[in-house]
Amino acid sequence: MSLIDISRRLQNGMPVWPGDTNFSFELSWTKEESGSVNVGKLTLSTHTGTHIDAPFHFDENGKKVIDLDPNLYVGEARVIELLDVESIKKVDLEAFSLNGVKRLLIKTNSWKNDNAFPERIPHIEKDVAEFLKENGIKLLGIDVPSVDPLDSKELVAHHALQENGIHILESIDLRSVSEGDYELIALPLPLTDADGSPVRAVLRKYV
Ligand SMILES: Nc1ccccc1C(=O)C[C@H](N)C(=O)O
Ligand SMILES: [Zn+2]
Ligand SMILES: [Zn+2]
Repeated sequence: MSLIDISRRLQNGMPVWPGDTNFSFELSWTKEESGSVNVGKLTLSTHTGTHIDAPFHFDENGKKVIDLDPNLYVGEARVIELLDVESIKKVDLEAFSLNGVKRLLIKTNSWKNDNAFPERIPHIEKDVAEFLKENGIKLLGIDVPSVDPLDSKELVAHHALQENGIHILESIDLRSVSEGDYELIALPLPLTDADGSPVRAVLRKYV
């Protein structure tokens, strides 16, 4: 089965978290200059486009990207739809059967404009983390740039998820994906000290 790309494009001018480093790709050597090759140079925030958060992002003593088990980011995942909701609550998730689901990807379709950072996003309510843990979920993916409100300083959902052993995948693009079970591949880079990492996230439909 072919892969469905659920990653956001990394390109100059792409939307980033307000105030964060802009994404930039440029050639530091052109083929003409070097006589042999083009060589690119990247400048980007660790939270650019589709990415994972390491606990060190919001916890001084939290794990860094290199400490995260790659198995979290490869394997069975269920996609569910909660379209255009204000927030995501335990009661919303209780409507779905999540038995045996290790990775849950929530499609809200609330980020509609690729060219602009969203002004409001649905956030994860505090009661969700414990419910996900009870269901055995280890990874939560969402199609918006944060699991907390954009202006949150306390990052209640980030901390609650971490306390319940649930890892975070943000800004996936599920617009072309329907509800169901897939194989997810969304491996972070082997960044030794980082608080997050961009990922190329893809799904493969089970047949
Ligand atoms: N890039 C940032 C710059 C400054 C302040 C927050 C961010 C974030 O990305 C936070 C977001 N809650 C996140 O989990 O990725
Ligand atoms: Zn992030
Ligand atoms: Zn986050």
